[in-house]
Amino acid sequence: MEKISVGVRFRPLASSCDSDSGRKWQISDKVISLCHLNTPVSGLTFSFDHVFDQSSSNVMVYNVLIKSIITAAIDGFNGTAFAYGQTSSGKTYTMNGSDKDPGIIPLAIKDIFDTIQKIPEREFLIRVSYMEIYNEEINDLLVLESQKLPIHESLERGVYVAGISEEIVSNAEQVLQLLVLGEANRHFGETNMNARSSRSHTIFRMVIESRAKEENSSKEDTITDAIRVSVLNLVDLAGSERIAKTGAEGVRLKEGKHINKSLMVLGNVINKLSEGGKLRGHIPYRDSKLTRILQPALGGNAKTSIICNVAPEDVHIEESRGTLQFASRAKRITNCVQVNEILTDAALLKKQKLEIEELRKKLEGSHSEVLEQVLLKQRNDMHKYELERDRLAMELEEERKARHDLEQRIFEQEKKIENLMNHSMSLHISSASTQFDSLKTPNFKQPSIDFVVRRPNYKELESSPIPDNFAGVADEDLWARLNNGRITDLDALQMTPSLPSQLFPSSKTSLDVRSNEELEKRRERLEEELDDVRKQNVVLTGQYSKLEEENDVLKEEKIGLADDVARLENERNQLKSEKQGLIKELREEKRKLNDLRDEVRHLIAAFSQREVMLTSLCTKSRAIVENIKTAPIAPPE
Ligand SMILES: Nc1ncnc2c1ncn2[C@@H]1O[C@H](COP(=O)(O)OP(=O)(O)OP(=O)(O)O)[C@@H](O)[C@H]1O
Repeated sequence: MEKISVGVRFRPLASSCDSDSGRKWQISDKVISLCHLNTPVSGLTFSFDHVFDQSSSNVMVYNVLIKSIITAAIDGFNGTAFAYGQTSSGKTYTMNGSDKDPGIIPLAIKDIFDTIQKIPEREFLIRVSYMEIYNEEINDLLVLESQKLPIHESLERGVYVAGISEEIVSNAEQVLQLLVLGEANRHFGETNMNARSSRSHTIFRMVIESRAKEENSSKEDTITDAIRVSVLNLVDLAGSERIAKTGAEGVRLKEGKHINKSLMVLGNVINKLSEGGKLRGHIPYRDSKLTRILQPALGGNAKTSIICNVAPEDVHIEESRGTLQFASRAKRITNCVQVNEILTDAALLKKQKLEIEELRKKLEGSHSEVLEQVLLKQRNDMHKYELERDRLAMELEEERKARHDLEQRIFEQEKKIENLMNHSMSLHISSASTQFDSLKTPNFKQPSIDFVVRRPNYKELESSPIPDNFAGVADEDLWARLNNGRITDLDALQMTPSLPSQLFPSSKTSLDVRSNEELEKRRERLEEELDDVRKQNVVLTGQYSKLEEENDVLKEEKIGLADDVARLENERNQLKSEKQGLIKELREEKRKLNDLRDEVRHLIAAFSQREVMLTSLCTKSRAIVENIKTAPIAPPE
């Protein structure tokens, strides 16, 4: 638990305002008092841990209130800093600053990048978003098209703005450029109180993710396996304003109403949170978008600093008093801050192991032997599953490799077959052309190299050597060669009708056919091999999916085990509280026993006194009796 840290900052007096009522705020160390003619007005004295007078710079405010939040954000803790105060009190000046006096946001940006430079053992990923809440609607300040964005809530992410753009950044200059872009898109307007008044609340957000670099992560260290994610919000609120004072009309009036309403809800939330635990009741976070987005910063998991800006002029005394009361309540709020770590599977397992070990230690000396045994069993099971999981992971990896090799082999075989086919085709073409050259019939038409005839109705001879996969498409030349040099029914070849059938006498033909047959055999062999490989592949695929299924089952079992551990933890806590109850009762009994002992002691003492009294009484009585006995009895007269 950690208190929200609150500081109050007075801006310099505006040159146009002179106080003549004799009232003014006086600052003495950490105490602020409203004085009238130098005498404190009763009930208007406030004290704070951090008070900044008119002469303080933004760097001073940053160093005292914000720097620690930035360092913590880099270490994985959520952080929020916001400026609160009436209009023209210096909120935007504090957050953004000027060229000479850079504000909280530029100082934080620079600090973040300077700091992560000094942590070489971790790698960082930083994302930036910038949004405004204008008239109760959320707009993206970095992407103008993204307007009126909704707020969603999920178990994993908590409350978040859906659809907001996030820029991944790697240096301070990049972020400062985004800041300038966002500033240009933000709603400002002129009012009676401020020539450049913020008409919206703005939230500049940096999400800082980090994890240990590979070479630094030790297998035994759970923390190094975890990814830390923290959200840093730097918020410039719009200022509350009295409509009568600002004289706002039209658009300004509408804006002013929205601003005041959301600030009122913020005030209500702060009021509720500042009340003690049981008095709190319902906290109205949901009554405004501002409080919904800032929920983690107000009583949640975040380190939070609030800078309450005050306008020192006499004319603003009422508003300043409101701001100081807000600050007094805010400083009572406590947040529950913890580092945000996302655990990888390995880290989760290690963490569970450690937790079980811790539970076991805690249970030592307790009467819960049964529980301890169960825990032991759980631990063994966990270990077993862990081993099984590792084994399966290894097997899976091997299968993957084997499958990959197989695919590679199939690919190579297919390539070989393709090459062979191409080679065989080119052989046929060249030998056919040689044959036809020797034929030299005057009517014979020279076939072109890629002359292909389709014969869908052609019935193949039983002895036809045309491979099946030619699918009825054959080069005429090839056909001639494959039919042992005979041309049969080749009317489609447009040869002279006088030569329906011709024997090719060339000895080269039989050689070619032989080589063709060899090629054919080789191709068939390769195809057989290919089939085998395919079959193997099917088997391996089956095994692979089975292993994956087993892996899924193990994962489920792991989740079940984690549930068991949580349940056991609950039981342990219950037992602990029962034990504490019993110890309390025992103490009570002991106290009663001691009381009784005291009473008995008193009674014994009283009895002894009585005994002494009685004994002396008895002695006296005896003496009297003895006296009476020994005394001479006077004869009656
Ligand atoms: N500490 C300071 N030093 C010098 N000038 C300041 C300081 N604080 C505020 N100012 C000046 O006072 C004026 C009002 O300040 P600013 O705009 O920051 O107020 P604001 O609270 O953001 O107002 P609004 O809510 O209307 O946006 C500006 O001109 C600003 O430059």
